[in-house]
Amino acid sequence: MATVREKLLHEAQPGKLALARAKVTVVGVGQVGMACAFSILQSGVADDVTLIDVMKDKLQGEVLDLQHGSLFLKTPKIRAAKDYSETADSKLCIITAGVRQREGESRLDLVQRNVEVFKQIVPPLAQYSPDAILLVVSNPVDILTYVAWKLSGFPQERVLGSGTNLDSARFRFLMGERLGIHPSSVHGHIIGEHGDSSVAVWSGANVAGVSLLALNPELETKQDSEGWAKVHQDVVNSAYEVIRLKGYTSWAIGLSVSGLAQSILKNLRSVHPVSTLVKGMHGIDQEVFLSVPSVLGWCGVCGVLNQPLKEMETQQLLQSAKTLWDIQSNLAL
Ligand SMILES: NC(=O)C1=CN([C@@H]2O[C@H](COP(=O)(O)OP(=O)(O)OC[C@H]3O[C@@H](n4cnc5c(N)ncnc54)[C@H](O)[C@@H]3O)[C@@H](O)[C@H]2O)C=CC1
Ligand SMILES: CC(=O)C(=O)O
Repeated sequence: MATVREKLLHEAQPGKLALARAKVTVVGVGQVGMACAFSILQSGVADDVTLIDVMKDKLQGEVLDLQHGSLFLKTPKIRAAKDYSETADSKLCIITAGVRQREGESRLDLVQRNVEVFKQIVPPLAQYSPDAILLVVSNPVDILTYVAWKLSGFPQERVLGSGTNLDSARFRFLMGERLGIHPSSVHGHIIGEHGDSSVAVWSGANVAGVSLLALNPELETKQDSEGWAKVHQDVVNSAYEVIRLKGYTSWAIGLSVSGLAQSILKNLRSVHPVSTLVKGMHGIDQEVFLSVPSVLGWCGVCGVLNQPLKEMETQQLLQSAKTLWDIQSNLAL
């Protein structure tokens, strides 16, 4: 007896399962994982979004809720993975699982707890999707990107951290507010550690190529009567402020990760400050991951820009590298 489906539809290739071409796995369905998943779904860049978490009911509930919105989305497969075999053949795996900061805690305070979480996550992800790109979001993101690189055995270009892509978005928003210009037209990069020791590259801050530093040579100094240096301080304080007010940060990181996913899955080769292995750059001789402007595409980090830095900026970067390396060398991996 033919089913309704069989009566309705003459399938060209009956029984043949189509393989996803742009499958994205998101590990962790907490505040950050769901904001990432939702932003990626809204962008329509993936044809399969698979979510996985140790909290099975929460996972099932989140996936059902998203599936009920399928009418308004362009992603044919949204699913909850019961185990890592269901994440197989992902093109991009985004790791958002782990603990987050409580009020007053720094990102670096989370390290050992989240290393233990990564030991459960990265090996099976790498086993089932050996050609995937791993994008780390959990904190402290730079150190956990190093951990994911070590645990996966993947080549360095296929393991990156969301890094200061978010800090740079905050920087551009805050400069834009002062100038009355949309952030997309205000350019500038925060590099280095995603966190307290990030570096603002004021020499590159511009609108339509007009350098802000040329307009105000005191921009980054204490002598500046307009207090532009406070913009970077506000970037550093952003997460602490949002966590104080609502308990966690989610929307901006979700949108920023979706931007990275689009650059990678569509091979856009657009430039983002993301956390990548920086050994050999700017005089850094430790195996650390820090954010520098990187070209993203199908290979993951397809290239890194040679960004000229001032002596003070280089010194700040070297100090961040040392801080991270001191922590990394004491990790039990
Ligand atoms: N890189 C960045 O710019 C940002 C990073 N974060 C970081 O993202 C991480 C997640 O934050 P939230 O989503 O707010 O936390 P959350 O507590 O809301 O969610 C964490 C999720 O991870 C899951 N999880 C824990 N262990 C797991 C395991 N072994 N396997 C699979 N899932 C597991 C939990 O069940 C939970 O659903 C934190 O480390 C936070 O600091 C947050 C915002 C921005
Ligand atoms: C929590 C965090 O890392 C952020 O929002 O920047």
